[in-house]
Amino acid sequence: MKMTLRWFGSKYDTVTLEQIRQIPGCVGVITTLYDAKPGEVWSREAIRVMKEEVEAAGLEVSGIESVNIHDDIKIGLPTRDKYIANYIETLENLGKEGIDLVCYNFMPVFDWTRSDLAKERPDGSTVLSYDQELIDRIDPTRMFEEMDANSNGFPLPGWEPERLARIKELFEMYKGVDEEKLFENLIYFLKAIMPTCEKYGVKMAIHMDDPAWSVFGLPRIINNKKNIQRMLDAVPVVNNGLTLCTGSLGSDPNNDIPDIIRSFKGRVHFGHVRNLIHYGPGKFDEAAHLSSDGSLDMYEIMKAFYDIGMEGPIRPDHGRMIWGEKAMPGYGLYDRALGATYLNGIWEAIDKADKK
Ligand SMILES: O=C(O)[C@@H](O)[C@@H](O)[C@H](O)[C@H](O)CO
Ligand SMILES: [Fe+2]
Repeated sequence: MKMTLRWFGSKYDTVTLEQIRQIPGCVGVITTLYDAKPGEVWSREAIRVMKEEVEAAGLEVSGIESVNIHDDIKIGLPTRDKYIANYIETLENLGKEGIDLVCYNFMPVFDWTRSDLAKERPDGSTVLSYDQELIDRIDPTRMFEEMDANSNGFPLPGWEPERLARIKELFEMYKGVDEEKLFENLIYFLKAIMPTCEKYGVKMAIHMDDPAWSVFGLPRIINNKKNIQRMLDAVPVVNNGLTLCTGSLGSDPNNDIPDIIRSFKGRVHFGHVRNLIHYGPGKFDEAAHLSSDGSLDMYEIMKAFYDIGMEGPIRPDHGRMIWGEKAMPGYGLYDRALGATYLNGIWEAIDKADKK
């Protein structure tokens, strides 16, 4: 396991590489070209500049999150082949620069969805939270404005304003795309890119759908053990793997996360580890990473990663906003640093107990 932190680049992040470097045990960042639009080719030059900046700070680029997928690929339009060719070029350029992990998601229209980006918890910290009842009252085409108004002025990952300005049109375009169709389109994409991934040693790691059920009638296909298994079996290549996100899978209490991690040994390339607290069906708050602050057992989760011999990066996922920090919701320094330290502590304890 390699402990890492997500970083959006010096132009966009309130957290600096120097700060990340001082988190004990943190060896790298998971980063991106935050201003690249879905469908664009990432030039080798831009990737190299990003890499050099990270390395100059004494860290490594442990992976990319995300190279986003153009909607035409998810919808399955004839133009998808052009965007897949661009994606392949980006993968080649990443591979040539020695970057071997790409996180992405295959959710229609919205990346993750929340009903509140700054819900106050009893200790005064604020967290992202989800309440299906509140979501049901929101007009999906106004969702972007709702999120944008609450993002502390930061552009939110996966919520590209240009794309979401066309949101009504996007919903129209996804009309014929049910779960089967979306699944087929994912497999079409994966089959097209896998030869390049194998050639350059790039591991693709699909992020779990968040939340793990259909929102606004949009299909969900990466949300439980059965569906994930189906996707891995359809393209049975090691480079076709997972970003095991505990907070996303854990939004549905029926998902047994340690069991899912163990079942997909060898295909889990990246871990997002965070905790949340369930209040009832379709209702949860994000919590501190500590097990007792939420509903997930973080020891059992880290033990499962340990038992599968996890070698890839793990990062604390969304942190709470604490100590007066102003940052992109979920992506401040303080609580994620606490999370990383806590997860490192669990790992050390598991490792020492194992070696006794
Ligand atoms: O919730 C988050 O902030 C992330 O885990 C996702 O946005 C994730 O980066 C994407 O789904 C991966 O493409
Ligand atoms: Fe995640």
